[in-house]
Amino acid sequence: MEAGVGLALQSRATGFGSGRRRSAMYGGESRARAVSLRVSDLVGSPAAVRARGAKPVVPLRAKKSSGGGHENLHNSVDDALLLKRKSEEVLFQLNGRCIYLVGMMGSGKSTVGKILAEVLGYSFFDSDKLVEQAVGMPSVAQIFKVHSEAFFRDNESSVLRDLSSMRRLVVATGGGAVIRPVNWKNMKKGLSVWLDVPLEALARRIAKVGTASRPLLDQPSGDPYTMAFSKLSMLAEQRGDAYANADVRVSLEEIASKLGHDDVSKLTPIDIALEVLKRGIVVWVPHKIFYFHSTSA
Ligand SMILES: Nc1ncnc2c1ncn2[C@@H]1O[C@H](COP(=O)(O)OP(=O)(O)OP(=O)(O)O)[C@@H](O)[C@H]1O
Ligand SMILES: O=C(O)C1=C[C@@H](O)[C@@H](O)[C@H](O)C1
Repeated sequence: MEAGVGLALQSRATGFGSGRRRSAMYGGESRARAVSLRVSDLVGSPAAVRARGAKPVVPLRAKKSSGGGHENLHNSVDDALLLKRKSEEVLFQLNGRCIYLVGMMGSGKSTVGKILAEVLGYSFFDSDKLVEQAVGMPSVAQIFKVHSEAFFRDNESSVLRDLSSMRRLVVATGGGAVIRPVNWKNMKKGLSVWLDVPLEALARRIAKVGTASRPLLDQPSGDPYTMAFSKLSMLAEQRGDAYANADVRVSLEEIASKLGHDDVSKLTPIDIALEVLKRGIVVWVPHKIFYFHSTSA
């Protein structure tokens, strides 16, 4: 039986991070190896946000006309209703299949993913958090430091493989998940969506929250914006078209221009979630219907 499939049947008692499991992964092992997720590991874990019945992750308020520093988090009731209506259309098309959000660090995969999960009645998972739990370490940064990037990537692939056998999930993938073809093989079982955000906006967001949790961007010194921008540019170059493998590209520049904004920072996470749903309906469905029919024969 596939590891992921067996999960739902296992008791919650054998939680993630149990001492036994951790020692099996670490204790005395000379060679680091990837571990498998079980559903029982996920249910109720902090990495999982049960969408149904959860508190709204983004406040829905009347749109402000101007001023304030946080108006970009507010959306109108109309937007909320539109989000709900579009999510119903997508739900029908998805038929339980998962959504995978890909994009560079800071592109909003978690923020937008939680909104999508909430409106779709899906569960939200952050694959970075699941790797931390699988490995039994508190942060990706520490996994990179104690083990290596390759060890992290092996576990990331293993997490994505396990998630791909489940249904009704929105997954915020790690920024580098796109570099391994095997991850695409698994993500292509659902709808993959690339949040394409200009590097300047990414660097601004990351500089604001700091780089400590993002080992590939962490720098001991220098101006945080400049350092983040230069590292992100390098990664974007290395990754080339890897993100473009996604079924759907959601470009913040395009949304901003459609909505008449001169800057992507004016977009709310709800604007972006709405675009994901709209494009998910239009772009993905005909292709996937063909894909699923042709591979299920
Ligand atoms: N539309 C938005 N406008 C402004 N800030 C945003 C927006 N979306 C996300 N952010 C902020 O950007 C930062 C990164 O967002 P988030 O954690 O959702 O990205 P991510 O793609 O999941 O990142 P990572 O892959 O590095 O974990 C957070 O501080 C978040 O609050
Ligand atoms: O872009 C990347 O390579 C990464 C992104 C983060 O989400 C983490 O997965 C990790 O820090 C690596």
